[in-house]
Amino acid sequence: ARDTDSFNYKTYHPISELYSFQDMLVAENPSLVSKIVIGRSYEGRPLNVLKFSTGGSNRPAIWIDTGIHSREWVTQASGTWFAKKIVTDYGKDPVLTAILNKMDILLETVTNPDGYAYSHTANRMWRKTRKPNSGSSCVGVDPNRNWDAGYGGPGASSNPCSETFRGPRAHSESEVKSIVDFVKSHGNIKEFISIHAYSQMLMYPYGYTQTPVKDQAALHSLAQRAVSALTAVYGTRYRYGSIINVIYQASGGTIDWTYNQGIKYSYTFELRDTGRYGFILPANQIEPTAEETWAALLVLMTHAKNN
Ligand SMILES: O=C(CO)C[C@@H](Cc1ccccc1)C(=O)O
Ligand SMILES: [Zn+2]
Repeated sequence: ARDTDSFNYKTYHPISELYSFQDMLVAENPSLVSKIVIGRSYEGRPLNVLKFSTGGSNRPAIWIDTGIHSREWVTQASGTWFAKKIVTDYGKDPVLTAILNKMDILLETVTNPDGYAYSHTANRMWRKTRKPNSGSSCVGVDPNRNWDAGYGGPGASSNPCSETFRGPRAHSESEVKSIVDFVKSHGNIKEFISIHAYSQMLMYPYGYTQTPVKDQAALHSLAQRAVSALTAVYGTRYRYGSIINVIYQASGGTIDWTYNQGIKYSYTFELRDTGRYGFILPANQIEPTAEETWAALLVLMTHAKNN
């Protein structure tokens, strides 16, 4: 595509086209969008964060990541759609405009680039990173088990051949460590949303323990409002609650770490569907999925702005 207007949001794109989309969006909207390279993947690809800001120096920020699990293609596609939606709606939609007049939005659309490239060229079902594991012929670490939160506990594997291999140590993966370092250096992130597919769920911490988070009541009621807004768009039904109660026990997960860093509004989405197509969601569902998810994100972001 020559520009982000002619970019096709109704199809899945190889990684080169997702990177060129990012650069076109920045070039077309230099006063609103900038690109921060927070690190490099194992294979040397840039880890790009799109920063949407209307002023200030270190404003309170909302983080959204998509594609940490590479095979969950509807998430990278939705993140790309969110990026275009933000530049399209700023100054037009009063809800989005109010958010951006007070907060920055930080959006990492291709959070596991090596895995995403591999899922296009070699194995559509690839989930993990692509770093080799010493002493094993199996490649990759599950980047959603590699965070220093309940790390190594039940709900992750110590086997390098497992899809939920936690890695040799917490934050061993550059795709994870780069976010850890960015979150710590930024120091003013108020909300952290990590987007997966599939199962149609909106979840808050914890995954590594049954112990409820201290903010459980607030996170639950906000999740309920966000899900209502999502369902209102196309009728898509979502379950919501803590990770361990809604899906299963999982240790070393992204938002358990961000919550323990003090980011109260930490959430994970599991987008469409519930298993009919699973990870291989037809491209004609990209836009409806992105639209309904955006309605929920506006509720979550508005709440963070006001609290
Ligand atoms: O990949 C999945 C399919 O998106 C399910 C997620 C469920 C989960 C989400 C957040 C934290 C811990 C686990 C996973 O097992 O990591
Ligand atoms: Zn996932």
